[in-house]
Amino acid sequence: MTDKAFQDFYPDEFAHCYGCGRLNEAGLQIKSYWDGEESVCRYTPEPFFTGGFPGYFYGGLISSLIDCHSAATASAAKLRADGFALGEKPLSRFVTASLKIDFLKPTPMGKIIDLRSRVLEIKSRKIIVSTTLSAEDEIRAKGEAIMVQLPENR
Ligand SMILES: CCCCCCCCCCCC(=O)SCCNC(=O)CCNC(=O)[C@H](O)C(C)(C)COP(=O)(O)OP(=O)(O)OC[C@H]1O[C@@H](n2cnc3c(N)ncnc32)[C@H](O)[C@@H]1OP(=O)(O)O
Repeated sequence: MTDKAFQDFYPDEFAHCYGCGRLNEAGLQIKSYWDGEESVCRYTPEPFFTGGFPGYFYGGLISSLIDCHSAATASAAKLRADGFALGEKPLSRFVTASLKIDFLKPTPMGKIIDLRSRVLEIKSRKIIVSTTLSAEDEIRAKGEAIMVQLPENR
């Protein structure tokens, strides 16, 4: 067992992403964890991430959170499917081939954002991840991401 996040196990060369890289000091540095079959990530928007009108969260950042949490979930799911626990070997890096976002309701600022992902399919290097983004116990956005594992030699 570990209380470290998925992103803490990215190899250094893959740890500079604006959304999820632990080595990017100006980045969001999101953290994702298993909660049974789901993965979870909690994040509170900085006040300057305002969207189209005051009091609501910027949709581009909503997409980024879903994207990066999905990528981390794919990496952790691949490790688990291969029979390893977090920390037993470095995570493989998955990149986004496709990302579809549905914005269902406005997302308020100043509230904890709760992201939850499930793996829909694992097929060789491709993993499909479904994610909900909630605030104040209501789903505000949904995403479906197709993540592809980078070949080891890239
Ligand atoms: C050391 C430093 C390294 C550095 C490398 C760093 C790369 C940039 C990473 C930046 C991190 C991000 O910001 S990620 C967000 C931005 N994303 C990117 O920049 C990724 C750019 N795209 C790519 O590099 C490439 O297109 C890949 C790796 C995603 C896929 O190319 P590939 O490796 O040739 O894979 P390919 O065989 O074509 O596809 C594998 C499976 O995925 C499916 N697939 C592929 N693309 C799609 C798609 N758009 N929509 C649906 N499905 C797709 C295929 O049908 C296939 O499924 P099946 O037939 O098997 O069922």
